[in-house]
Amino acid sequence: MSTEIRPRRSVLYMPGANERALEKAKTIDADALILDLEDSVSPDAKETGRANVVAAVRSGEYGHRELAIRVNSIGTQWHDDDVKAASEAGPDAILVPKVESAEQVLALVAAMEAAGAPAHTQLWAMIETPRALLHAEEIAAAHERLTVIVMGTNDVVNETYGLHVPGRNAVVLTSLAWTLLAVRAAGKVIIDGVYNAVKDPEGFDAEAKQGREMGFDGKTLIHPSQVEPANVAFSPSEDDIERAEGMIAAFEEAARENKGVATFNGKMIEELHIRDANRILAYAEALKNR
Ligand SMILES: CC(C)(COP(=O)(O)OP(=O)(O)OC[C@H]1O[C@@H](n2cnc3c(N)ncnc32)[C@H](O)[C@@H]1OP(=O)(O)O)[C@@H](O)C(=O)NCCC(=O)NCCSC(=O)C[C@H](O)C(=O)O
Ligand SMILES: [Mg+2]
Repeated sequence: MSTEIRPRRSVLYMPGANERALEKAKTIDADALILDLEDSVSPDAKETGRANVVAAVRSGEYGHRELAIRVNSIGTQWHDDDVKAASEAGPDAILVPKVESAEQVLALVAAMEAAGAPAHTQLWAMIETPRALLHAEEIAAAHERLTVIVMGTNDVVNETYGLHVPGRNAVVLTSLAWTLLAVRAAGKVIIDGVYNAVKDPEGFDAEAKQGREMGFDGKTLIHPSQVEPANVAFSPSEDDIERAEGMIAAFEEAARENKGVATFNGKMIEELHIRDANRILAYAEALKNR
């Protein structure tokens, strides 16, 4: 597992065929951008979209933002050409939707290598179908080049014939929790799904908070207005930082008295809480130095 802290609080999708959005993204404070060739690009715009996203990656004009190209899914008429073009362009990552097995992960890594993808280009995979959910553990652990799992909650709802409801339905929550366990067991990164109602900031905040509480590293987004709220939701707050520092100080004092347990603000703290406190401080430091 890599020890580098790479914030992925806000991961903004944009249609690869929308040149205005690709241009605008150069000034949006998202941690990562997903240049999409799949669902947001109509069949007759797939070739234009592919040329646009390759040019965007090659432009080198996106600063600190991590760049991923989302290719069309395995088995579609565009998939092979997308993977080849994306591998040659060398973004930070190639995101493959609807991955369903470890074998597919291995085949994708082989296709990237055959197309000459540079070493820095990671594989990201989406988990968004029932079959993928049932194979989440083997997918997440299939290869070290696969570093990030992205949830596709629209497809989960679609494929299970469910409904989008505030707070998310039980199947979506189960899918999120289940995949999060699989990804953490593999020591990798997991990003929550999108919130479709672009004009509902309160609903977005509630869903981002829910994702943060579950342990997601960040949220995928569909509109620039969702970036700042996601950055806030997935950053340690001033209170979090103060609490982490207080816990470390209290634990150090207890350790000087040869105690392995202490209290801070009336709550028990042990070594494991200090690991979490250190993780929060390291993350806050990484954000400051970004
Ligand atoms: C959702 C949208 C179609 C809304 O578009 P629109 O009504 O045009 O938005 P605005 O007029 O409010 O836009 C204001 C300006 O911001 C730019 N913009 C809009 N969206 C983006 C974006 N995503 N990235 C960058 N810039 C963006 C507009 O160009 C305007 O700029 P300007 O004119 O200069 O002021 C639209 O937001 C959109 O297309 N969003 C992305 C949709 C997308 O990528 N969908 C696919 C990914 S989601 C998915 O597939 C889910 C997953 O697989 C699952 O299963 O869940
Ligand atoms: Mg999807």
